Amino acid sequence: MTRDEVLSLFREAGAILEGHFILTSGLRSPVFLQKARVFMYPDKTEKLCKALAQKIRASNLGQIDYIVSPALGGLIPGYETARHLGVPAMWVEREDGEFRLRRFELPKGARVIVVEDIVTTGLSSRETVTSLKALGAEVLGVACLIDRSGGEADASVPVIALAQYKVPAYEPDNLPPELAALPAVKPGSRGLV
Ligand SMILES: O=P(O)(O)OC[C@H]1O[C@H](OP(=O)(O)OP(=O)(O)O)[C@H](O)[C@@H]1O
Ligand SMILES: O=C(O)c1cc(=O)[nH]c(=O)[nH]1
Ligand SMILES: [Mg+2]
Repeated sequence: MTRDEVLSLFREAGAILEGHFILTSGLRSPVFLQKARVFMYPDKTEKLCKALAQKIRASNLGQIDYIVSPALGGLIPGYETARHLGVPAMWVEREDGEFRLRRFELPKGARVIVVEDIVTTGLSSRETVTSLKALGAEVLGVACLIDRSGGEADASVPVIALAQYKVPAYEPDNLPPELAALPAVKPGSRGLV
């Protein structure tokens, strides 16, 4: 699947929002990819995650035992990508602000791919990788549908992105005036759970 095909699916779903957004990293951006509007559609989600599964397989990372995703955004693409890889899917969720594998047992040495929806700075991916390594997992990489960083995000392990889509993001004290003029909204779940 090409980058344009991925972005067309997001566009068709009305998932590319414009305004003033507070990202999970604290950065501000005039564009927000509201992935939930894509994941409403099982056919679109299947196309994207089938292609992501193929890209993961083509990366030759060896045996994959589990997919693990960070809640909330990673849940649906994690499950659907795992379905195409033929492996089980688990998730980490926040407890006292930290990602934890609250509902599952992960065998020590399990070979894991983290599936994210969107990567911006890689912060959420790194937090997920850290929580899994602390349980003794071998984390082979992070796979995501869209990497907004242009390949610069640091996930602490290799990142496999179905599409790159470089979008500006600014420190809150260094906003362009046209962005500062708009009311800021925070669509993600960090800080809520
Ligand atoms: O690479 P990063 O800078 O960490 O940004 C990307 C993260 O931001 C979003 O999650 P968010 O915490 O907004 O909550 P959500 O998963 O509930 O949407 C998205 O799902 C990624 O997990
Ligand atoms: O960086 C983020 O928090 C983020 C950006 C984006 O476009 N979509 C999203 O769900 N989160
Ligand atoms: Mg998330």
